Amino acid sequence: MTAVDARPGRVEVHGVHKSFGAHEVLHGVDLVVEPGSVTVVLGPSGSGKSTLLRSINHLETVDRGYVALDGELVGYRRRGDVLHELKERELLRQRTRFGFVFQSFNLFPHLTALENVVEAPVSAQGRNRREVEAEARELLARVGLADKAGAHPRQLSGGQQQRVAIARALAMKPAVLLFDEPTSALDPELVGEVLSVITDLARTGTTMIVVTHEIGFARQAADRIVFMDEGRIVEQGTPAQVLDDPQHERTKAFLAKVL
Ligand SMILES: Nc1ncnc2c1ncn2[C@@H]1O[C@H](COP(=O)(O)OP(=O)(O)OP(=O)(O)O)[C@@H](O)[C@H]1O
Repeated sequence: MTAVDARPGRVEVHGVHKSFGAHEVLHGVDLVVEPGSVTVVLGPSGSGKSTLLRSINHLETVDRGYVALDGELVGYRRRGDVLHELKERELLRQRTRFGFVFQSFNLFPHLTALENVVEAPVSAQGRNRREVEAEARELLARVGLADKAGAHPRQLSGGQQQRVAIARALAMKPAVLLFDEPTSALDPELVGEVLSVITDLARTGTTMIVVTHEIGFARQAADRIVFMDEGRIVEQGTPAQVLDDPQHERTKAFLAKVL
């Protein structure tokens, strides 16, 4: 295995294969995400985008290849030439370096917005509750929800719930934020408010990998666009390169449908 770079928030995906049963979904994916950069993953339904994202923080165990974060293998420890899967506690510690924002916001219904944001840093990272609460209020303000700290999820719109979920992910001070179709469960009129929060974050130099079908967002926020098709990255580059001058037939066909 080659040595890996060790800058903060650098993700390296190397030769990753992943199958579900006999169905290989990722066929040897290589990807490097530089710290502070925003990578948007586009591609048709079923091309393996979510599986790639979930493989990056070891929600899926890959069959071959590896993922590294800041030079540290994700999900494994190396002893000599042998890889050992991390024990649950080590894996949880490592996973807190990734913030994950899902389609469905997955907030605890019995906790307020503030309590949802505070929960993980206190329980998983053992941080001081009062200190985390002060930070959580700032984060809620940052996503435009300063006045909703005491609200329960059922009192919030889908867009507001997703913004709480983003604040919750940020509260862990992750090295990398992963977004899996963060707006696809929202009513159309609520999509813009969530995308604008993510676009603002992108401008602050947060390392992000965003799986989305929102091409306008990709153009505005991405440093790099990665286009996946049938379990492979077939093309990647700047938004201008991939969206305005695609080279691969599959990218051209996909963009012709969605643009
Ligand atoms: N847990 C699983 N068990 C079995 N098959 C799975 C599982 N997760 C994903 N797949 C299959 O892997 C393939 C890729 O799925 P994936 O969700 O990664 O694609 P995607 O590009 O994110 O699609 P979409 O845009 O529709 O979300 C699909 O054929 C899907 O059915």
